[in-house]
Amino acid sequence: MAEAKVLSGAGLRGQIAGQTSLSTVGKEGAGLTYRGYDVRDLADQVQFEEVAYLLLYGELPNKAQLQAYVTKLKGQRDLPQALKEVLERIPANAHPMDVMRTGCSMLGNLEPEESFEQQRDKADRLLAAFPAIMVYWYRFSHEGVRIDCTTDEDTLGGHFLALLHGKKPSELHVKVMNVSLILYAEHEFNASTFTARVCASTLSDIFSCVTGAIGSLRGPLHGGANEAAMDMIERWKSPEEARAGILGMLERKDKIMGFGHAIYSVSDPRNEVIKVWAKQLAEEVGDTVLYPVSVAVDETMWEQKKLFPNADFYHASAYHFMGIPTKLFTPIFVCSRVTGWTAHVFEQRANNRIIRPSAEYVGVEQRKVVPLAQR
Ligand SMILES: CC(=O)SCCNC(=O)CCNC(=O)[C@H](O)C(C)(C)COP(=O)(O)OP(=O)(O)OC[C@H]1O[C@@H](n2cnc3c(N)ncnc32)[C@H](O)[C@@H]1OP(=O)(O)O
Ligand SMILES: O=C([O-])CC(=O)C(=O)O
Repeated sequence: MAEAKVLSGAGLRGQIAGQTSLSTVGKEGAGLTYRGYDVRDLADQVQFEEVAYLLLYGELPNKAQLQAYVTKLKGQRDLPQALKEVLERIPANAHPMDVMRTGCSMLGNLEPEESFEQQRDKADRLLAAFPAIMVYWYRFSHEGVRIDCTTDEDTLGGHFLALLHGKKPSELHVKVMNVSLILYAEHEFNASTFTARVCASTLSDIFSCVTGAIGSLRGPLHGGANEAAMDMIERWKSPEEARAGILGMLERKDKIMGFGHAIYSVSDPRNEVIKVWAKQLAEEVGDTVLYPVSVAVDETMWEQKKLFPNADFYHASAYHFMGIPTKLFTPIFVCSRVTGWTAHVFEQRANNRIIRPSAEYVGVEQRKVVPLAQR
């Protein structure tokens, strides 16, 4: 039995930086709940739009509320022409998270949040528009196609796949996207959410909060790990090669992307869910390499370091099996986490004091300025 994780030291680890009623992370071992619901039950039983509603409006919707919410989101998927023109100017070799950041910021110029009373509508608008922001840029810059940003798909995951592949997605793929978006929706005071809350605490607008959060999510120690994990596992052609590769990386003290967690000590509850779907997708596409390689990495990491896969690791192969380009992995995280970020912005605004911690000064003692000519 692994010991409980020591939550202290650098990185503000273990320090209570505020209150939330949105989620609990790692309480009593390995759990994750959204407003009291186990994330595994949500992933099993509801659709992502219900989770978005739960986070943004406070309770799971009833049938009529869900229908109205889905209709609202579907009606807000298209992008203003000025935003499409900006996206067309971003080069194909740009980082897609930079595209998301610019897309969010530009939307904030075109449709600004003029008062906090608009916060829910602005959150819904971002949620509805992000798949098109990502895919409009991707397909224009990579395929020279100007896509129609609207689809008939009811779910955000189905809508994203339809925009990306230009055809109706399979039921299985819609289901997996739904599960994935639920798993990524909310996670307490992670780095990107904390960024959003710091920004909100200055009474800034919601687009600034989300734009900043995207910048924090971009890094490989946070959301960027799903992409980095994919780059790593596709290098290996067999479980044996993967095992040898991991041993070499550990020897060199490399970080293995998609493993470990700042809060969880023995497992990430989201991993067991997405791992099952990654396996099912592997069977669907007849994969005999990537999934076995992923399992070999997983087993070697536990055996060598007692480190476990976090939410990102099996997302890499799951997305790959659905034909999603690796560079779009982290932007999908944005499409989901925007619910958690904006719900935290509402919460911060409802009980706000500017977030302003203190620093321990470790610089030189006070001294006199030497005139330029004498330096
Ligand atoms: C959805 C998400 O954002 S989940 C996180 C996604 N990020 C990743 O997958 C990146 C890889 N993982 C990591 O870098 C880290 O595990 C983090 C950033 C997630 C957490 O960082 P920390 O809380 O500082 O890690 P922690 O204190 O548990 O590290 C303990 C030891 O394990 C090592 N370790 C932790 N994760 C890894 C890893 N993935 N690979 C190799 N070694 C690791 C650390 O280097 C540290 O070793 P040391 O004591 O010799 O310095
Ligand atoms: O909580 C964290 O530090 C990172 C994480 O897993 C998430 O944001 O989903």
